[in-house]
Amino acid sequence: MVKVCVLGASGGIGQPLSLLLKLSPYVSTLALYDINDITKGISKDLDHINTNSNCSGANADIANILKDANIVIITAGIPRKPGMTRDDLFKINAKIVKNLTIEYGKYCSANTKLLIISNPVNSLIPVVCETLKLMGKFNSRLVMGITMLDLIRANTFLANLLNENKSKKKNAIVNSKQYNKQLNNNNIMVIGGHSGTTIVPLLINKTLLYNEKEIKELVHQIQFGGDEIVKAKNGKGSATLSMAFAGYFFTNEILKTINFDNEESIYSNENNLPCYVYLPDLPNGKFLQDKLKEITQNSELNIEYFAIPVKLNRKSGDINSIDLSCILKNTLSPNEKEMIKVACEALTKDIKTGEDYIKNNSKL
Ligand SMILES: NC(=O)c1ccc[n+]([C@@H]2O[C@H](COP(=O)([O-])OP(=O)(O)OC[C@H]3O[C@@H](n4cnc5c(N)ncnc54)[C@H](O)[C@@H]3O)[C@@H](O)[C@H]2O)c1
Ligand SMILES: O=C(O)C[C@H](O)C(=O)O
Repeated sequence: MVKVCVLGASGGIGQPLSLLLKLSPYVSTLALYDINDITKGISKDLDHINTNSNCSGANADIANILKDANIVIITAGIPRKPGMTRDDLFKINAKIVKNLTIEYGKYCSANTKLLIISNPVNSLIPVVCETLKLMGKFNSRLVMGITMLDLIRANTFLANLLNENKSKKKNAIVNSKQYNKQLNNNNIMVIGGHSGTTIVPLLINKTLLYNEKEIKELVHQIQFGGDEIVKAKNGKGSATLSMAFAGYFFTNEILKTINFDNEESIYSNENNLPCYVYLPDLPNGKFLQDKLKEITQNSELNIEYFAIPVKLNRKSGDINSIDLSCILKNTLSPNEKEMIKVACEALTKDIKTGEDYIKNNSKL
């Protein structure tokens, strides 16, 4: 029996995410919460789908929604409009996410995973972690900021570019096959954070692209993919459908680990998935913090949160450890080192914004 809760379920992301979760064979109970009074209707609508899970939902009694949850996903919060940065969402979304985190802390068990989609991820995960620390409920193995959309975009854009080059017979790649868009951590990984230049794409397979200009354009497309959608939606929201897919994909990987007893269900995907996590307590976390000091040549740097692939525990779905192979086994190019430096400078400020918010709003 696996129960998944979506908080913010009636929104642009919440609805398609809930639909995808209703289709997952690993979910037995889907519980939806949103302040919008359509939530009960949305859950009834989903509950008519003849997959083997049950769906319920409400805009009240969050205690009952959260009871016995294995995974809680927060998508509640306002999205961007053109001209806004993700940081402009902080004031409103920090309050929403802090309050929902308090409910999670009150009503969830000591091993319920908490996945945060709401923006700005870079600052809101510190809000969540600091809130849970105040409640005495913090476990860094359970809290994951969802940066999965960056990796989904990276794989899509890289495959598009390689296929385009192949049709133009550009580059040294001699391969008759179309490049497919499936995740492949041996080709590209995205680390750092989730906004603009904190998004750091690393080209792991350095033989795929040789042209520096092309690499720069690809990096820019990945870093500012969100802005492209915000602009195209013209004031009516940001990415919702691709985010719902990314959130579902990530959640489903955790669900597969929880269902590890079912041999067939496990690890169709052997990749370790990135998310934005609190480093100091996690195995390899301190090592990564030191590595970031070395890469940025800044011995004073103290980065406590970073997006990096994690290895999940194959029984509980908790984070087991951080997978550093994309940094250790991959020779970072001078440009990649510079991107990490720029990202760490911005992340330092973003993390402080989240931590300061809880210092100044410590009432639970
Ligand atoms: N992590 C990522 O990669 C990523 C990608 C896309 C969007 N986002 C972020 O996700 C968030 C949601 O985006 P959206 O497009 O779904 O927005 P939306 O406005 O369509 O939906 C947000 C939902 O949250 C609900 N809500 C507000 N306050 C609430 C509360 N206190 N409790 C429960 N529900 C509450 C609203 O009623 C609404 O239904 C935004 O902050 C957006 O920036 C993150
Ligand atoms: O760009 C946004 O504001 C939404 C999201 O973070 C995205 O990357 O699409």
